[in-house]
Amino acid sequence: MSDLRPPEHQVAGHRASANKLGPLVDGSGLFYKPLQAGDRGEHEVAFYEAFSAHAAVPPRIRDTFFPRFHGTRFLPTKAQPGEPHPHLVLDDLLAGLDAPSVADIKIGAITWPPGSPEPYVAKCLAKDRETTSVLLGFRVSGIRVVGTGGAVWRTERPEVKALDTAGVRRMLRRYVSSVSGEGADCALAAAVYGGEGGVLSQLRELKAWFEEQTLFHFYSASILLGYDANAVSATGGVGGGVRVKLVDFAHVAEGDGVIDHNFLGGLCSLIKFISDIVSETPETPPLGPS
Ligand SMILES: O=P(O)(O)O[C@@H]1[C@@H](OP(=O)(O)O)[C@H](OP(=O)(O)O)[C@H](O)[C@H](OP(=O)(O)O)[C@H]1OP(=O)(O)O
Ligand SMILES: Nc1ncnc2c1ncn2[C@@H]1O[C@H](COP(=O)(O)OP(=O)(O)O)[C@@H](O)[C@H]1O
Repeated sequence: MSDLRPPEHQVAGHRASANKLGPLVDGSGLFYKPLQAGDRGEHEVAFYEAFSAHAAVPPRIRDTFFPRFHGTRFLPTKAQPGEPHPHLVLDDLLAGLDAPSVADIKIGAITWPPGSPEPYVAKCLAKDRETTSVLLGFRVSGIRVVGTGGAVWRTERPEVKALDTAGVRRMLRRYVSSVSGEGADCALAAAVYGGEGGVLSQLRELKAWFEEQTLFHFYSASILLGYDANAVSATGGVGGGVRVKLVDFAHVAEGDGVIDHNFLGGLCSLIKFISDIVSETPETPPLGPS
């Protein structure tokens, strides 16, 4: 427990600091997310409890695309000395990856659940319009790429907030590029995005579920992509697999028998962007960073 620290690979969301709560890890394979203020934290716990036990959620979907939920735990934090704070205990989705390249993509043209207070709706709508959410049905919230020689390239908040359509395409290309700096050779596109078990095939499996499921509406949730940049082989495979997961359930609403067209639309749009990158990229054997 003394080893608690902010995750090195966090790419978006609230970050832990001397005066702010944020997620923590301790190297045990678990990820601790502080319960957020107001009813949000309790809402996220309630989602995980309902989702984990729901008989209508296919086990394959739950196990493949969602972090496992291990209950809640009070933990000490730097932001609130002497006042342990409750945290969701989740699987660390990047555990076991030597050099995680990570992308957080917030799905949906609308990021607030029905019934939200007007000031919150206004705040979210402004962000959805300023970013690509309204136009594309998703926005890139943050990316971290480990390149040749282990150099880490990552986005800064103001930069991702200002991305337009071309910028989003550039980021999705950069995520599968092995060069350092701003360039994008897409050398890893076939291995990470394409092929059996790649991002595209997983997103299509997730989409098939979203075409059916009417249990939950995932407002403001993100798709988290992860792969080990040190494990992309010359034959095109990725050791440890490519991870495609959903995170951030503070704004999930009841589905009430209606499909989540907001999430589904964004997912289709993301699939199209990624499949365009794969088809435009010649299948050259990737060289992982060394
Ligand atoms: O608190 P803020 O204003 O920094 O906004 C958070 C966003 O940071 P931003 O400044 O847009 O990069 C933050 O955005 P990122 O995840 O960093 O893209 C989230 O949208 C967060 O919402 P929630 O945790 O999903 O409810 C946002 O929190 P809420 O708007 O839900 O409070
Ligand atoms: N279970 C997890 N395992 C590993 N990293 C995670 C996990 N959940 C979230 N993250 C990381 O933390 C970031 C913020 O998580 P999120 O749940 O969206 O928090 P917030 O509600 O503050 O936006 C994500 O972009 C990702 O980098």
